[in-house]
Amino acid sequence: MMTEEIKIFSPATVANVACGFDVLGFCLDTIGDEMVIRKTEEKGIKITKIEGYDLPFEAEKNVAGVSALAMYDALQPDCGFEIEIYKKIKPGSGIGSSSASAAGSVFGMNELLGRPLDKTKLTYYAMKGEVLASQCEHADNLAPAIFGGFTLVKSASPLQILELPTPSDLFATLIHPQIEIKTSESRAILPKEIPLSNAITQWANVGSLVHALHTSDYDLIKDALHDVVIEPYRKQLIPHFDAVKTAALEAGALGCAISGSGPSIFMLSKSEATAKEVEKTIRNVYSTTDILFETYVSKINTEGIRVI
Ligand SMILES: Nc1ncnc2c1ncn2[C@@H]1O[C@H](COP(=O)(O)OP(=O)(O)OP(=O)(O)O)[C@@H](O)[C@H]1O
Ligand SMILES: N[C@@H](CCO)C(=O)O
Repeated sequence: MMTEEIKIFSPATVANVACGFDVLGFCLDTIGDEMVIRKTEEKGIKITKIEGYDLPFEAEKNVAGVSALAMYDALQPDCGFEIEIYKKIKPGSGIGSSSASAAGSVFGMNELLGRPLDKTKLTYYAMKGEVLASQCEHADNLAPAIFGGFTLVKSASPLQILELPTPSDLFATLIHPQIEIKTSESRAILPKEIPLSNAITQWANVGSLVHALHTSDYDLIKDALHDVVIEPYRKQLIPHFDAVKTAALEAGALGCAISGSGPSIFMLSKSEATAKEVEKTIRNVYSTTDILFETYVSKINTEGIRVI
């Protein structure tokens, strides 16, 4: 019996980054799932353990299993794999819970097989799992989970991912109200068409943010972190969104927007001290309500998913 196994940390991620719906994302450091991937003599993919949240064990119904099966069918290795999921990221959180699982299984299998695939190919197979959760193929959580740092999905088909630089003083603050918003549902409320004037503002912001990351221009990051296309629709799903945003900006955050499809809200700040001050302020907003919530401060994880 083979006993090869590895344990990995599969990070939470922030998709969209305000202006870059479905294309921009960044990787978090202090929040993520753990997974164990094990080679077996018996062929096929089995999910043998799930802790933390109630998720399906059938490989075809769990994003970790679906992405693993897609990669397995393509590579046809002469072994099988068992997957254990220690889920810390609540499903439907807006910080890439499904992506962490989809990325984790393919990353772990690739390590155990001697790394036959590059990161873009891993993202490609992980996308097959992500479809199960959100009912569409997008890689804006998967790319930062697998590559680390900030990423831009230049094209989903054929898949092309650009790695963007991470200014060293940038820190993220997050608030996660403990309500569930399914990605599929928060996509369904979006308009199919947008006014040209909003499109112009939005693509100017995406270009500016990418330039600002390359030049570590924090003032330009602040100018670019706006979302005139998606936020007006989705913020209605998130209690006290406007109050959190106002408080975060007053406390010194460079910007504040919905993380992925919500309900989590993220802020970026220049320095860990400011990010912590922002955390204190937004906790005050939610403390006056009866909604349970968690907050986090994290540096940007430039390594991405890793063996632990
Ligand atoms: N391994 C898994 N981890 C998380 N969710 C899973 C998993 N397998 C299946 N799912 C299903 O996927 C859905 C959650 O995915 P969804 O994309 O809505 O949330 P999310 O990943 O937290 O959000 P976002 O992509 O906006 O950050 C739930 O219905 C959940 O049951
Ligand atoms: N870009 C996606 C991320 C959520 O998975 C969305 O906002 O719907």
